[in-house]
Amino acid sequence: MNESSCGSAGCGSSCSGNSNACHDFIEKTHELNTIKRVIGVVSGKGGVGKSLITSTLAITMRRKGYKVGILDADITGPSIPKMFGITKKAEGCEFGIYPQKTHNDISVMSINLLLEKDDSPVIWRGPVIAGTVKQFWTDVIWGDIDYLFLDMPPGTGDVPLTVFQSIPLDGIVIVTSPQDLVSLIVKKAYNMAKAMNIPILGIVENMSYLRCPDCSKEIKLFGESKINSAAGELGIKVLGKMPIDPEIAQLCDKGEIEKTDNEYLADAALHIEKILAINGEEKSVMKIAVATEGSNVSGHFGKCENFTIAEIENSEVKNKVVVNTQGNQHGLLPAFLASHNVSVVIAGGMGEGAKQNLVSKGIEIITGASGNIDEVINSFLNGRLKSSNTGCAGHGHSHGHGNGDSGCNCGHH
Ligand SMILES: Nc1ncnc2c1ncn2[C@@H]1O[C@H](COP(=O)(O)OP(=O)(O)OP(=O)(O)O)[C@@H](O)[C@H]1O
Repeated sequence: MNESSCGSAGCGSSCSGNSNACHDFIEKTHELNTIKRVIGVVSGKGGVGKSLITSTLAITMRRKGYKVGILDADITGPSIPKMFGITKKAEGCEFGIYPQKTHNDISVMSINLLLEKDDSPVIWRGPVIAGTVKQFWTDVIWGDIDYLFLDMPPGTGDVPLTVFQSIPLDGIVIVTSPQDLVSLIVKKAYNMAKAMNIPILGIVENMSYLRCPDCSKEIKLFGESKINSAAGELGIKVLGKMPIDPEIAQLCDKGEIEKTDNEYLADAALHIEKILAINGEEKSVMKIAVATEGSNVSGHFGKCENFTIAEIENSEVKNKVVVNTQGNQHGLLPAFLASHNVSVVIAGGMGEGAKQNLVSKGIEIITGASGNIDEVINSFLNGRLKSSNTGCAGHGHSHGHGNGDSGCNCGHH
């Protein structure tokens, strides 16, 4: 669970890395809970089958042997208990509320487990709804959970915003459908997550196609999917595509969704498992900052306006943000980067003073890099860029500086 005060849902776009300015609204989960990873499943609008995707991801992870929970945060349209055929109500004691279990031991909490009648409408205002979701996090005794999936309220309004701020999400999956104005809707969800500093794990397209029962041909009911281009534009991964599957619809209606043996989201689950690995080990996380000029590495560490800060988890770029140096003089930049928990800095050139300052803060330095930021980050991850903390860097990039700012005394390679 991402509990850094400035990370995940900590403080959103108002956070400039200055911890004093950072308001932390994150709530603590119940003291009896150990929840390792929290994944929000969101959609830019309702009716795209978000709950089905949440359930399918949860089932797939459970089959891999993980302890899984589903927090149904879709208070006004809760459909999780019905899909799993849960009819018993949640029970409470003086310590908190217990979730119900599905046949395959997935823990579920939903407003429908508290309402006397399943079909009672929830006519509550936003703050009450958001407060209920928070309580599902603070007052429910989930116990030990490896992956908790949050079926988020649809849209990008007040309620999802409060949930983003209150529950420490490790990442979100965006669900869309082909008939959406895909790029617009996805962009809304994307921008919201970005503003809140929540990593986007990828997009799942529901109702992608229908397979003809006679000839097995894929019928694109809503026309050609635009998901690949929308995802490409935003630089996010397409995790999977789920067809309209009449068997799934029937199982949902019968409350037997766990009987499905489809593998539509197997790759999506694998990706989540890789990015948010638990397996008893700590995630290997690090942040690298690349002095940035447009989409290229800046030649001058001390003069760059922005840093691209990439969060690397288990050797993959998990998140990337461009952070303005806010006019910090080069003497202050090392402290600025240290406050962002950066452990490696990549630049074209760097003065001796800055180098020493960074080294004293335990930050590794790579100078002599040039060209496209993503390519340079990949070279670093592939071990093709070497540290220049001591002596000459063994990198293969040419120097693009010449302003006297660079203290790198490597020759061209
Ligand atoms: N890919 C699919 N194949 C078959 N049936 C589907 C599919 N996606 C959704 N459905 C059907 O639609 C019903 C409603 O799905 P779900 O509850 O996930 O979405 P929703 O409530 O319409 O939207 P959202 O959860 O996005 O607000 C499911 O119970 C299922 O019967």
